[in-house]
Amino acid sequence: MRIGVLCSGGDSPGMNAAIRGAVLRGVDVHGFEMVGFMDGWRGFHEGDLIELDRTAVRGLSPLGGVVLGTSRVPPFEAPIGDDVEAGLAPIEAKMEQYGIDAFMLIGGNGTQTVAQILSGGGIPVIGLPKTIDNDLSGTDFTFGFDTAVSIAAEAIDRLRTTGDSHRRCMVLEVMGRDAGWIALHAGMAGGAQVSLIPERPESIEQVSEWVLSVRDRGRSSLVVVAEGFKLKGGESVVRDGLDGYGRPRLGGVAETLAPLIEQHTGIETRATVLGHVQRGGSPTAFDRVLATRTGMAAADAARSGQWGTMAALKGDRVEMVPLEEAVGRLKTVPVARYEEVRLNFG
Ligand SMILES: Nc1ncnc2c1ncn2[C@@H]1O[C@H](COP(=O)(O)OP(=O)(O)O)[C@@H](O)[C@H]1O
Ligand SMILES: O=P(O)(O)OC[C@H]1O[C@](O)(COP(=O)(O)O)[C@@H](O)[C@@H]1O
Ligand SMILES: [Mg+2]
Repeated sequence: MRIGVLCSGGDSPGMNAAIRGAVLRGVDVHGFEMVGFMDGWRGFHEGDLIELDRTAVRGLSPLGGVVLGTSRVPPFEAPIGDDVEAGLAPIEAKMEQYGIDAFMLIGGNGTQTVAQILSGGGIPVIGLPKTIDNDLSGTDFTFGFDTAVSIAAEAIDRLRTTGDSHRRCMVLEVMGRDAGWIALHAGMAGGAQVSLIPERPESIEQVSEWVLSVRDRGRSSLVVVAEGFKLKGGESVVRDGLDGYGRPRLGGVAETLAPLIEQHTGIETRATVLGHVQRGGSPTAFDRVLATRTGMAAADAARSGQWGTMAALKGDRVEMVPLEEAVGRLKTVPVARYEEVRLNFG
């Protein structure tokens, strides 16, 4: 069997380790041939691919980014309509040209949606979940999330010392799209006084009240805000331009929030947007292990013909779950997880 591996969506620390795990198990143990398409679907469309063998994945586990590259280049020329067979014909033709029997798709909710479309059309595919946002259903955690949270928590630690020195309120914006996982976990790890998430709008009056209560007991506030957070009655803050898939880019809410907090509290406030630093650099040991296990499980699933599934973390086990479990709905922060930290805001 010859398997094509490709990555799509934003990069996520651990993608290299996942490729390594899949190749070590797939090529060396199961005797597959494996190839990697460069820059996601771009490489597939343009025939830009490399052979993946033990040498190709040497030393990859600690490496950030992804050696194959990743992109948001669409897989299909046009949205797949009712005639799925016709829509997938160009992909099947290319698979034949490259001698590919199956895919391993490394990506988040968007990528796994594509995996499900391919699988629904009879193309053998296995999903490997990645995203720093941790917003993918069907799995407890995605690799990349732990690294992003660790980086954000370190940023909180550093902002706190400068914030304390100037008696300022520091606002840190983290990523996560429409899910508040990074903000929630980094806020808990760093002891933020307020963590604001997209799932739960708050009013500026409420946020300011928390910041003032922190000042009243002699401390400076650290407010962590997820990029998708909306003030009550407001909209998400978006940047100019669209992403590679034509969606508005989130970001900048900290810069909107900081002057409002300053206005309402009279406390000098500064905004920091952490941005892509969260996705950069070496994965944590946790993410390396999760990613490697994900890759190995995907190769085993290919061996046993479990197509149309995704290698998901369930408790301490990596199990194959149907792609339907992963797509269709975002895994957002449950109300109870937010409420338990909100009790101590301020
Ligand atoms: N419903 C869809 N139909 C076709 N292509 C899709 C669909 N959803 C996502 N994609 C493709 O998959 C890519 C990856 O999805 P995206 O949401 O950007 O990242 P992730 O997989 O990390 O969530 C998109 O940029 C787009 O090219
Ligand atoms: O790299 P870009 O295009 O700026 O994308 C930024 C987005 O990618 C992410 O880092 C990861 O999102 P995906 O996993 O869905 O690709 C989001 O948190 C963020 O909104
Ligand atoms: Mg996503």
